[in-house]
Amino acid sequence: MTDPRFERNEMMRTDQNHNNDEDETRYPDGTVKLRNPNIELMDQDILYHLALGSESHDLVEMFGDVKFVCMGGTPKRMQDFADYIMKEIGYKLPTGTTLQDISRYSYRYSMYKVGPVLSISHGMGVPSISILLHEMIKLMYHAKAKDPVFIRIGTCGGVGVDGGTVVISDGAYDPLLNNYYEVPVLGKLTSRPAILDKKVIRELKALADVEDPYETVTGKTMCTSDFYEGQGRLDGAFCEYTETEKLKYLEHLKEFGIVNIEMECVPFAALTHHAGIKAAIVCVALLDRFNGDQVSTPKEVLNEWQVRPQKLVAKYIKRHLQMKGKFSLDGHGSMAVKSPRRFKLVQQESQTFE
Ligand SMILES: O=P(O)(O)O[C@@H]1C[C@H](O)[C@@H](CO)O1
Ligand SMILES: O=c1cc[nH]c(=O)[nH]1
Repeated sequence: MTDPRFERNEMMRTDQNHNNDEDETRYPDGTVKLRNPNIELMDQDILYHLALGSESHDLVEMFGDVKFVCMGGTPKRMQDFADYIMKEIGYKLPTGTTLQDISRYSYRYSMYKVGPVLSISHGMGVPSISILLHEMIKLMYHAKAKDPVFIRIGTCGGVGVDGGTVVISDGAYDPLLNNYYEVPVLGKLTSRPAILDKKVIRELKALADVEDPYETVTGKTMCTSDFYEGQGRLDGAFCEYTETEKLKYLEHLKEFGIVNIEMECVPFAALTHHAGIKAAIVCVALLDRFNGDQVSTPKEVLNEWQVRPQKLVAKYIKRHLQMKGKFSLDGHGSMAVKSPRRFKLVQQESQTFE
């Protein structure tokens, strides 16, 4: 017999499986169009959790040149990434200045801007990243940023992959192995497909160095709303299943193609896709969940592992700046074109991504 609660839920579901029509999410010049007609009618849009506003700040001047929005759980990781990408792309801050946390007065998220790169923390879990995504997508709209790419730089638990392995997600699944994001809106479940950009994934994979002393793999990622029971751990405050049941569950995930578990991929993939923004996720596994649950690797080793996704994403960013013939940046974020010969070479190299 059908469970009446299930029938009710089905009746109350709105599926948004439409293809992403570019007209709905892009202006002809590539700037981000919002799927919300209310915003342009508002006198001012306060991006409360970023401590920014469309009237209080000149968002076009501040963020109009953004091409890459990188997100990760912790403020420290994203500050480190900002410092790292600054060196990698040769960006120079104006003399006498240091990198500032642009969102420091929100006391929620930390955001750093290094020329065309934004590096911002998203906190832990679905609600935290979804609030940030709403505001970051609106920020890109207000700033008139053209074709920004969003990349999550994270950590995860491996499913059959060793600690230290870098995982590029090629699918985002919830714990019931659905690849859509379900969120109650006005009392109805709204369902949005969680889709990452295939081309960005391919490019990232192609940039992994075979000489690296660790593996970089692609695979499906599962998103949970809890670190302990939600991920089948035996070491939470509660546990009402056996180790055998846990291992059977992990085997089931592995057979489905899940290679890692984290807590943000589904809303990240779904909200970026709904906004017509290309997105990818690169995480480092902190352990293989078949071998345990506790994150017991020494801090120094974990710190080195966390740099691995950053290196790959930095390569991607550098490659794209080079493809545009833009890889010398001054403190104001303007980019100078290097020699035409170098530009030609880089263009040829980049064809391997097509
Ligand atoms: O980006 P991070 O490393 O924060 O992502 C994962 C998923 C959770 O937010 C958190 C749990 O430890 O790590
Ligand atoms: O096991 C892990 C490790 C990091 N993040 C998670 O969500 N799970």
